[in-house]
Amino acid sequence: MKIDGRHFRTIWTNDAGQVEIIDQRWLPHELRIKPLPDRAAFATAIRDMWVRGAPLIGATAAWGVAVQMEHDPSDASLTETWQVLHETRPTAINLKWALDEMERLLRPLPPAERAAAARKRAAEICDEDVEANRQLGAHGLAVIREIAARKQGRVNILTHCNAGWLATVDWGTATSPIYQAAEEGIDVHVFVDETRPRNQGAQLTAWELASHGIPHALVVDNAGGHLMQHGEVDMVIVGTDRTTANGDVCNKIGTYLKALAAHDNGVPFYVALPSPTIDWTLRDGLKEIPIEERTAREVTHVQGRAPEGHITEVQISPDATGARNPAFDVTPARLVTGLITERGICAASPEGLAALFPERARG
Ligand SMILES: CSC[C@@H](O)[C@@H](O)C(=O)COP(=O)(O)O
Repeated sequence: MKIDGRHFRTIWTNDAGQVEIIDQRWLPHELRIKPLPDRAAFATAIRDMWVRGAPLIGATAAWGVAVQMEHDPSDASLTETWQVLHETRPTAINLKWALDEMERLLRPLPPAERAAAARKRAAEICDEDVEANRQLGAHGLAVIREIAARKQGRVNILTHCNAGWLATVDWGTATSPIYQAAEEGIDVHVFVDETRPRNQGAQLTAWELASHGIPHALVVDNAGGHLMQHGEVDMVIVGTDRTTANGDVCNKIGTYLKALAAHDNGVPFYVALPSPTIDWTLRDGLKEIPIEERTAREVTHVQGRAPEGHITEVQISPDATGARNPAFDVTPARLVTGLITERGICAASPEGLAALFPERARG
């Protein structure tokens, strides 16, 4: 998507072949581009959330393997790289998906051929993510179009966290239908949950939408239920870090509460995802998906721009107060109206997913 009119992806290779990313820790106030020269830099970038969002974590890991193969293409290096990158963040299944893709391709090859093959596949994984998100956006657009026609007016969409282009290679998941609706001339307006503790909504989603001229309003995380009770939300669209084969949806902490409020108020609750986000091995999201626990500091402190212009962090709780920081929660399939994928929209159920992905459901 665009920054100041110039097209960007979130990860790319520069003229010298080096991988570069947008370092998202400084948005919306500063656009910083960072090269990732070696495996350690890739691991840090994922763990410390210079890049984040399930599809982008996967794409970054794929490039991490490719760069490491240029330094050392041995079997031992391939094994160690899978492990080092896999342990960076536990919840988004796209990370394991991408590492498994690279492993499956590279392991049978002679080491001398691995670097070139890895580079090619990492670039393909990025392109595939862009195309899947473009396609799922077209399917989600049909839902927005239908609401707009029925309502004969502005469509109000609530979203949580950042499932925008910054969370993917391009387009975003939850935002792809929104961008495509706006392009088509539909009057869309987005309620952006701030998404404590790291405020991906306030810092990233709001920035993206502002850059593309999409009308939006930032709301505190607790406002969604109230807005729904007063008929101000026509639909919810969120992304996901891992969706099970039975349609349970794991996403940023607080998503479950939005799904409950949507259910109670008859507001459609959609989840947009490219298929690498489906974990076909799991059936019970609540029991089986590992939930990342992040540092308490993300809860006790908040980052923002000081009046003097520099980015700073302030403490909001007493010194003696500790915190818990589960980063994701699971929304049971029964609360999900539909899963918007690159192959179409399906029910959040084993049957719904199997109908769209018969080759995977059989496995
Ligand atoms: C298209 S992104 C879907 C999810 O990855 C997104 O909603 C989310 O929860 C991101 O969490 P983050 O902790 O910022 O990586």
